[in-house]
Amino acid sequence: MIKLAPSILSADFSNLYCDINLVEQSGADYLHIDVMDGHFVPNITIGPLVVEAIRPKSKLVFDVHLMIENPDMYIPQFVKAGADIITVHAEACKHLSRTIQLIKSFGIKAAVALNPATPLNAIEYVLDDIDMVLIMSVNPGFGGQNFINSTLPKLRKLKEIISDKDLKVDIQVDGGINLNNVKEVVEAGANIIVAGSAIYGSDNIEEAVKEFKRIGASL
Ligand SMILES: O=C(CO)[C@@H](O)[C@H](O)COP(=O)(O)O
Ligand SMILES: [Fe+2]
Repeated sequence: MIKLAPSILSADFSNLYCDINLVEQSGADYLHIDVMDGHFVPNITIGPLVVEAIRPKSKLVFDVHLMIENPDMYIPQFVKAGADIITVHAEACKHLSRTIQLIKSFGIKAAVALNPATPLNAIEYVLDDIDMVLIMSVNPGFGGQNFINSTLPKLRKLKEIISDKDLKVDIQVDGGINLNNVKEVVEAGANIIVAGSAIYGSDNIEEAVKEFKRIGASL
């Protein structure tokens, strides 16, 4: 079953509760929350206080994508704020295995993200320990960028590695996914789709969520 994770990076921040509620009522599975620190990526977004404020307003799985340096310092705060899944970037972790252990010590799911230019072997020795791999299909930092096509062979390869090892690791893809290319992304191996501008930039947010879900269910 394909899961949909709308990214609130493209939501209307002055109307955040309504925008979250809209995707939840339309059938979204996760809420993708992009955390940026202005160091790892050239943008600053949401912190733990916002996550804590929206937590009681939604039953969606809170999927927190940390695009920050030194994530170990902030992981406890995001857990306390209500994260269900925390994703860290392999490129931002000095001791990736230790960071994964830290996330899992709180009893939540741990995931590792790879930038478009980072090879899959960056996660080779932690694959058995994580719940999800996030393959970035744009360079992180902003919504509304174009999908990078070299993501597709990377996804196929990852899917093959996970199947060969008989692991239960989700494959999430993030960046530039829309109703025209989602089929290709799923067919290449993704089972969790992040979409920001294709949902929140659409004229009809509810219909966009439903259409993503319809396409996912048809594959
Ligand atoms: O992590 C990021 C960007 O760094 C994403 O989660 C974006 O929010 C996706 O936005 P679209 O590319 O779908 O507009
Ligand atoms: Fe993201």
